[in-house]
Amino acid sequence: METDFRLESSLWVGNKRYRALLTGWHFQWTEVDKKNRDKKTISVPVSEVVGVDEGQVEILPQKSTEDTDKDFTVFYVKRSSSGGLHGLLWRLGRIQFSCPSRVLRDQWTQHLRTALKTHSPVRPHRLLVFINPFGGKKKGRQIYHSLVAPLFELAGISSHVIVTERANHARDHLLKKDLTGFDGVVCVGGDGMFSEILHGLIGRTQQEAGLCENDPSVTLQPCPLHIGIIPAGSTDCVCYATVGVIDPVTSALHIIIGDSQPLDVCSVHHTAALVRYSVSLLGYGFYGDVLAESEKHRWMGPLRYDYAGTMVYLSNRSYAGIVQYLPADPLLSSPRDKTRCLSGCSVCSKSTGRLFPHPSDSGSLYSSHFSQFSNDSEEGEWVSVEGRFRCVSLTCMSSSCPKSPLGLSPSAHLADGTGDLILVWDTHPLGFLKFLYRHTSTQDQFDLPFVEVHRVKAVRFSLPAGKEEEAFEETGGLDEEERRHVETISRNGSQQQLTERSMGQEIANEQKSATPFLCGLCCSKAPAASVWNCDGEILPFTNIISRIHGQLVRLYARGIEDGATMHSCSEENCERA
Ligand SMILES: Nc1ncnc2c1ncn2[C@@H]1O[C@H](COP(=O)(O)OP(=O)(O)OP(=O)(O)O)[C@@H](O)[C@H]1O
Ligand SMILES: CCCCCCCCCCCCC/C=C/[C@@H](O)[C@H](CO)NC(=O)CCCCC
Ligand SMILES: [Ca+2]
Repeated sequence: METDFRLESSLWVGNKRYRALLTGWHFQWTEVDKKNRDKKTISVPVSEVVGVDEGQVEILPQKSTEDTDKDFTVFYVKRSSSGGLHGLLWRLGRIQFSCPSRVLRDQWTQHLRTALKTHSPVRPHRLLVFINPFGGKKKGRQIYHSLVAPLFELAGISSHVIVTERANHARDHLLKKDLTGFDGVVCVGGDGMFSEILHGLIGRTQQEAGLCENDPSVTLQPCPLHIGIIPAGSTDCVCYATVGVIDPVTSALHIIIGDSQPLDVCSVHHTAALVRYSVSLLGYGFYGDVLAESEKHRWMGPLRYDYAGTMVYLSNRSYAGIVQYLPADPLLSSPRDKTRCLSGCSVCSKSTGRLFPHPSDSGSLYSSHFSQFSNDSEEGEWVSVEGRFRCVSLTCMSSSCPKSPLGLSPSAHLADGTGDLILVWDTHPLGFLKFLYRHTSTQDQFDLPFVEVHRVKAVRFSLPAGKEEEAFEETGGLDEEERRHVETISRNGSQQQLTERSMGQEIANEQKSATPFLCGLCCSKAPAASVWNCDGEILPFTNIISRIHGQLVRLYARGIEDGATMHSCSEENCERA
């Protein structure tokens, strides 16, 4: 929608003359030389203008304004390359214009502000911010107050900040407290904090909609509040996979301009109860074992994953299991189509209409009856495979992270309503090493004879008949408290679905005594069952049902911007010569 805005003037920046132009969706300024020839143009979409202020404004070391009556300052998003395979870093650009008169200055500031309101209707005004003071290098508070808060202030965003006092503080707040007036929730921390916000917001939304999260066949209500992630954890996979870089300023700017990235979420159920939600990794076998082993070595910090990965690799395990999956429509996309879900992804955009059809649209992919327990519906046929697996992984997104820049499934989509199921059948140790190693490069990890990948809508996993009890005995079984928990979640609604303690830690401790590592190398008996790693938390159940809920939440992000394909981007920013 082109609007009537058009303002063009000759302005000064320092001692250089510029032609400034505000048209439709863009604000641009072109340096003009003495012979009136155009030199360099910088063009900024109005949606990426952070703010406009009268006078000459500085924000560092703190905000100060020299109130000259013919000047105005524009703050905008300026891009620079992250230098890696991934997205672009965003920085705050600033330009100070001098006008020939105060009247013209006021005309510019008013037009720019009106354009901002018209073109950026989804910008947040009020945010609820949770800071985990113990996440990552324990710099959450410092990161927020020194890098993020000044930007929010500049953009006129008011925020209510809560420094968490315990695990699940943020989740519980979102489940129970008044959230009126907030446009979004921001977490300052890592994947664990994001997961708390995810559980709190999804739970709250379903409570208010009167929906039961325990039933995998229920179509859940998408969350109305956006989630912003300011990365300050030791693992920030969700941020990396949705923004492309792990950088607090970039994330803050995405929040400020109200970017909106829908995200698929996988619900994980055991019998008739919701266990957890996952976005990045639901993994059994290798990834479960790595998490369980790493929990015993938390003192090592992020290095614990490398240590645990090595130990688990050396233990050379595979696990028996039955995997059933409901394939997604192969005509829409494929996990091996070598595409990447980037900012503005057309596969995801097309999915929106399919996932949220007009009520009269009866050909909906997700009707309110998600008939996953039958084979005879429009949902398609379940496929069942049984055997021994090195790992079984389900991811709703690529799950790219610094360790694996293209991720677990490089062609997975953030918001297409499907997940990628990766089955790695038992193989010799070198084969499995090859599979793992390929995650660190651009080599295709699926191009191996013992690897399968399927784009799916739902997955069920169970141990082969007669194996389950044996497995629980070996992993220590469910203790009394866990049994009570299962009973509680079977009986009650959405609020009770989460454990009140760090189940992961306890299960890991149980495993510590029950599971000898390196047993594949030196011992006779390997455990019959692994554990599930659900976005970095260990699940207390082996037999699970999971379902992908398309675009259940929205993040303040826009997917990964590919510097190489962005036509208006150069190394320094979006300047066009
Ligand atoms: N005040 C707090 N005290 C203790 N734990 C907290 C607190 N606030 C949040 N947590 C918990 O800390 C866990 C880890 O936090 P976060 O994800 O921010 O950091 P991280 O360093 O990336 O995590 P990890 O230690 O798992 O690598 C989260 O699961 C969260 O529930
Ligand atoms: C020979 C070289 C081998 C290198 C292998 C690299 C494989 C990397 C794949 C990385 C996949 C990350 C998926 C995301 C998981 C997060 O939700 C979760 C919470 O932060 N992290 C872990 O569970 C942490 C557990 C990470 C397991 C590796
Ligand atoms: Ca997806």
